[in-house]
Amino acid sequence: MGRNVTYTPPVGDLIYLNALGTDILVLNKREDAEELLERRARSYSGRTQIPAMRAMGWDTINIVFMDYGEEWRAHRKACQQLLNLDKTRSYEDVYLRHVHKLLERLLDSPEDFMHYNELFPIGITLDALYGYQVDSLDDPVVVAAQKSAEGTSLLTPSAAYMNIFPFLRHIPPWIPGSMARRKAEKYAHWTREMQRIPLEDRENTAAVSTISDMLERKSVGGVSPEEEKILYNVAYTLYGAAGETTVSSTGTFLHMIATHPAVQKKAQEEIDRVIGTQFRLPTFGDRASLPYVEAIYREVMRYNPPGHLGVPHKTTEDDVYKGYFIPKGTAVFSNIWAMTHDEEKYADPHEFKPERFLDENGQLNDDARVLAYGFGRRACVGKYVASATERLQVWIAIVSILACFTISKAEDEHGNEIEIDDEYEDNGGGVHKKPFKCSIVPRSDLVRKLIEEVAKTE
Ligand code: HEM
Repeated sequence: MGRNVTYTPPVGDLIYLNALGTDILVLNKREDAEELLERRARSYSGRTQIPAMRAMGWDTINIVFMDYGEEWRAHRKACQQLLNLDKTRSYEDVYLRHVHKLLERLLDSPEDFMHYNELFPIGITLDALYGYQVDSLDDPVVVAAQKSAEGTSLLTPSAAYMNIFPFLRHIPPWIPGSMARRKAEKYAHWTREMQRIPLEDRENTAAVSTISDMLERKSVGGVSPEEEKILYNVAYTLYGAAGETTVSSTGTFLHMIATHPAVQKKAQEEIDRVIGTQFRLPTFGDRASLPYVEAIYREVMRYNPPGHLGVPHKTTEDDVYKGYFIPKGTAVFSNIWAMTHDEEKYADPHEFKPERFLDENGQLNDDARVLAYGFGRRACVGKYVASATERLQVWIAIVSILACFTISKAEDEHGNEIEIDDEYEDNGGGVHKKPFKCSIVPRSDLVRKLIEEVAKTE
């Protein structure tokens, strides 16, 4: 990925290191990740419990960080019930409403596209889960979530002394020197706010949402306190897990489309053929007829998987693999970036080429697995919402933007194109394209009118 890559190229398929007493294994090959994290999932599905995480309260409320066991199992089951394909279909209207809002915003102030790109998945998740509506990144829930997410900075072994000397977790925050402890307190506060505000300040309590549905069942005695607690935790986790990752993918898409006009043209020709002369906005029903758009989606996820190193799994038993001893408690990282840039699998891996996912007849080939969603029992539960074969928020954003706008490099006051750099940054929640300028204009007057009309009716 050119200059934006912060990792040194893998020197071997398996890399072992010990950082401040923690055994770390990095898997650079897909086959090793499938063998260890999937076929041996029974002993590769834990999560490392970092003291700072406990100090922020994340280990008991955020499914992503929960260790393997009954508590995690109950939460994961609730997530899956919420996000199975049938349920996801029932959220379809929410996705469409929010993607139409995104189109309207891009029409009105295209220069703020990065802001709206960020607002899009946040709006969907808060609406679907809580019935809470957000119109700006200054909304108190969004601010609380951003401040809480800053807590990821405490999760590396060296970021906080308490990760090396766990007893520091119990030292009162006012004792001099317990800086990380104080920070953890602050992040824990914002985490509680992130949970409290959408529950208490839901503007539209009549909106159908996961939480309103649960509260309705609760009012007739149909929900146990345990189920209620799990659902609150699930809603909180999903809100956190869905935002950064989706923003990263749609941001990569906008960057790639602005710099690859031939890809854009081909996609728009395909969309025009499917949608026809009576222009309408795309729907989920169009997906199967748009193989090239699908290939763009897969290439976006390959080119810049939002979490380059996934989320580490922890071994819960000793193991031996390819002659190497892997002790219990090892943090196992899947180097998703290395896997999706493996030259043996993907020729010219640093080039953005959707065609690599098509056969000679222009149909999708069988390279359908999106590695960006991780592996085994801890693989992303949001797959159905984020990707899957039918429904998703990344796909609907890609197809809707392509259908309605021409995206290109912006021009300066002399009419010269402003180059777009390749700089990305990892903010702990995902690898994001750094701010850039581009031109976003509606493809026709018809498109403009349609977006305005749809916006008025929704
Ligand atoms: C572009 C979009 C997304 C990407 C690339 C992504 C990627 C990932 C990855 C790599 C993991 C860790 C997998 C592992 O441990 O091997 C994960 C976990 C998770 N994701 Fe996603 N995700 C995305 C969107 C979503 C969405 C939309 C939701 C929910 C609505 C979601 C919910 C979760 C949850 C709950 C977990 C924790 C699973 C567990 O630890 O048991 N994600 N995701």
